[in-house]
Amino acid sequence: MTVPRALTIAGSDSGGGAGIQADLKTFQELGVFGMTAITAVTAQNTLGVQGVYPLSVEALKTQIQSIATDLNPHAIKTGMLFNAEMIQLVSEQVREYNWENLIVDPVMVAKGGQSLLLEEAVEALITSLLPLAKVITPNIPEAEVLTGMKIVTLDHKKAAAKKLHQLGAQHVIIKGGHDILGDTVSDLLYDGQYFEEFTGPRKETKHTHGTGCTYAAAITAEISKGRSVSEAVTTAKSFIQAAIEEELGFGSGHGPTNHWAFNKTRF
Ligand SMILES: Nc1ncnc2c1ncn2[C@@H]1O[C@H](COP(=O)(O)OP(=O)(O)OP(=O)(O)O)[C@@H](O)[C@H]1O
Ligand SMILES: Cc1ncc(CO)c(N)n1
Repeated sequence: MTVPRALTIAGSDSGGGAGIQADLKTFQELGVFGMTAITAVTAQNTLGVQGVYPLSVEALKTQIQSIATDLNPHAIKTGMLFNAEMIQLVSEQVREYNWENLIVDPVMVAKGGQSLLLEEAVEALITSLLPLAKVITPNIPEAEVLTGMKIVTLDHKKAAAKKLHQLGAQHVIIKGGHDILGDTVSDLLYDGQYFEEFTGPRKETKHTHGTGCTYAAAITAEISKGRSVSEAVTTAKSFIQAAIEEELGFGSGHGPTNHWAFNKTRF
């Protein structure tokens, strides 16, 4: 039996709800062996980001090399990439190792508004990494920055998804967590031909730290098993829905989601 293996290239969240920590917990819950290449160490809790300490480009390069030359990940996810040099490096390595199952979560700011990507790095993300992505998973503000379009209606979302596809991403998912408030939350998937909506009930909660990381990690885990993008998003939506609904409730700010919830029948 081949053990599905996934690599996350992202930042460490000391609070455990987002970043590398959310990715590994999600991979594990979905039966996927997780590996990591860390871009930056952040000091974070539910109240915000207290510090950002990027690693050197050399340190990132060697981590990815170590994994690529021995462990053969079946899918690769990127999260917080912090600066243009790291984006450039990751793009070069993705091409060098012929990694086709690349899931790009274009992380820009934390829930509290602190920057996790330098402004000058946005262009590198668009020109170098986006064309290599099998899937890109922006939230609404990220899709607005990447496309320069204002997104309010479903038609706006569709137009932005088309633009991101034209820029080179094979599949685009515009997440609805930041949508104008309604009873439901819808994520829109575009594969260059068809649109598909993934909709669930909106939970009234402040405990949404790391929802985007967890969702993209679940998509990555399912793709590492050979699932189609549409199948992977279906499972990921159920995973994040359970993780938000069964809230853990700790921390005085935006608390983490519950990575056990999807499999709770096991415990
Ligand atoms: N209140 C909510 N209730 C139910 N589902 C939600 C809620 N908020 C977000 N989601 C879902 O969580 C997933 C992540 O969406 P969201 O737009 O919050 O990502 P994000 O802003 O990148 O998250 P973060 O920056 O905190 O990591 C999507 O599948 C979205 O539909
Ligand atoms: C390290 C890290 N990556 C991503 C996010 C976005 O949720 C975060 N808060 N921290």
